[in-house]
Amino acid sequence: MATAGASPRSGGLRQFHSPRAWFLKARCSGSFPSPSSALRSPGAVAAVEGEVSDSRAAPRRRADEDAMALGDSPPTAAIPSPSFFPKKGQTLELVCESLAFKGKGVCKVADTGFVLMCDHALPGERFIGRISRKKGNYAEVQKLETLSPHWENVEAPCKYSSDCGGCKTQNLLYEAQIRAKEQQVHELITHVGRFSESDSEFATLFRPIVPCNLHYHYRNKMEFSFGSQKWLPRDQLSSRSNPDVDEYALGLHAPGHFDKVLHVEKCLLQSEAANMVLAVIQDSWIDPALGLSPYNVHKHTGFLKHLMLRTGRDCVTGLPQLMVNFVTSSHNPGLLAPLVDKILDIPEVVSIVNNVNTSLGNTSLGEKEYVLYGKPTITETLRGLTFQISANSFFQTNTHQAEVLYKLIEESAGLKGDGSEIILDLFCGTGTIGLTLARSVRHVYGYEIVADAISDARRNAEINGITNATFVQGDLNKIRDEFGNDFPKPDVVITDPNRPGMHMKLIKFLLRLRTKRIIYVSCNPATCARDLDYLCHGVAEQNIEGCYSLKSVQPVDMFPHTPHIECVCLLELDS
Ligand SMILES: C[S@@+](CC[C@H](N)C(=O)[O-])C[C@H]1O[C@@H](n2cnc3c(N)ncnc32)[C@H](O)[C@@H]1O
Repeated sequence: MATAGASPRSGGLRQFHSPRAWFLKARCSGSFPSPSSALRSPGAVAAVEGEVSDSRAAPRRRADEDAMALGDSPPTAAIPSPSFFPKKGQTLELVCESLAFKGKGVCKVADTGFVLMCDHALPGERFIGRISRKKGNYAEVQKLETLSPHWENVEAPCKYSSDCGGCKTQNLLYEAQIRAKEQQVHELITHVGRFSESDSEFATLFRPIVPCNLHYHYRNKMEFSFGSQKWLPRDQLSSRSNPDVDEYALGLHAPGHFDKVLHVEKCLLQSEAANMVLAVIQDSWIDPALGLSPYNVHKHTGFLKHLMLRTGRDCVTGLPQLMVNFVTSSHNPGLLAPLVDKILDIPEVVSIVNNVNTSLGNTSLGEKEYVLYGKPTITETLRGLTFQISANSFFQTNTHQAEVLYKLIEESAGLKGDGSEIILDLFCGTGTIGLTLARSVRHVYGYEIVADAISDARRNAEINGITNATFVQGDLNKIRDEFGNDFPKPDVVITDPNRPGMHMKLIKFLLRLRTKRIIYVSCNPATCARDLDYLCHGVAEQNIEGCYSLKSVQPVDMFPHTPHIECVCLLELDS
């Protein structure tokens, strides 16, 4: 096993030419001139329904997941004439038909089929949009004005929802949100994964999405930024007293602006206790008498970088516990003391820490951590186990729905419960999935790239008296042929990669391994569908056959109002 080195965000190095079912469904009304018939030709339809290909010969890393979902090469079978493409800056009247990745609304140019993606457009909404960016075989549109609202319109309870970029669908009825998510998974599994709807088993293997019962206050961690430039939505720009003077802000980064912060007094996704802390800090930090300044990402001056709020639970009383983490550019506890004094009045606060990050970048990880009050950790319970969470450790962000997710994983694992089985927990993070299953099995082996997460996993095992779990740090994108010699053949593999999905090396390992059962937990249905295709149908370009059958696909909504979708998929070895 190679040791860590690559960024955990880097991933499978394959090119995506994903199909786009919404190409066939979405429509647009409007003023687009001279529609070309290019995409009406059978060849063009074939091009938009392209296939997933392995580009190991020309590997490339993709950060833009919109492009991944849509494919970023122009259609090859019938390349439309340049006049086919809408021009940058062109204004169109559009109707949004469905939602795609990152919650972007999908529209289609009348008669041509050309796809337009628009942030904050929701199904059924008729609006005026301006082409802001062309991206291969689709273009991005900026919404200028809503002409008539979307179907299933509700009033968004949060006043920042249309600006902060987090809750993109807060003004869409929750039932419609989850329907859209379910539809996205369905389309990706059929088109990218190449699982046929006409297959008699398909109807039973595709399960309805599990909704989240908590629609608000479900996030146990929020990270706010201090900024020297307050970002104001277009319609409030005139209210700025002096447009030449920057104003300080504490809130969330305006979408697409690393240097501008939308001032936020309250976030409905975090706990009430966390909102109380945020309110107290908002009331105090701007007071000039305190001498506090936000970090300026351009000039690299200023002290306060981020405010991270984590909510856990006292394992005995079940009452909320709060950790407040100030991320600063230098160590100066005297400057933070007045803020600490004020938030100590909030009884839920049990831990106040200061992470010092002297780098020029804007990350929240500290090079050094100082405890300013109480303990360096808070606790949380999940599936009957206790977890200690430090400022920088990973923990499922929606504890309530993580219970639901882990139960589904346990059910899919179908363990005998007689302590005979071996579990391989790939991308194990702080070991939570493996540890919740450890009591029923002989041994759990967990692999993860982040060294601190591995230390947390080992500590979590100890706290819970679990001795049959081994956690190893390493990069699963760089496994060698010997990977697998360090643990007995697993009966069940759980794989929970981050958004880029699994690297081809890991896919090949799983195809060689021929384990009885794989549970693929995914936060990105596009890469999940691609990997399921490889595991079940093989890698044609490399003459490798698939050896697993897809038994179930279970979408789970972990994050209401956001575009994120989680899935639990069960694969079994072909008999
Ligand atoms: C979606 S999280 C899953 C965490 C864990 N299974 C859980 O439920 O809490 C994905 C994990 O994969 C890790 N990771 C990302 N890239 C990796 C790589 N190349 N090799 C090993 N682990 C990686 C991340 O650090 C992260 O902890």
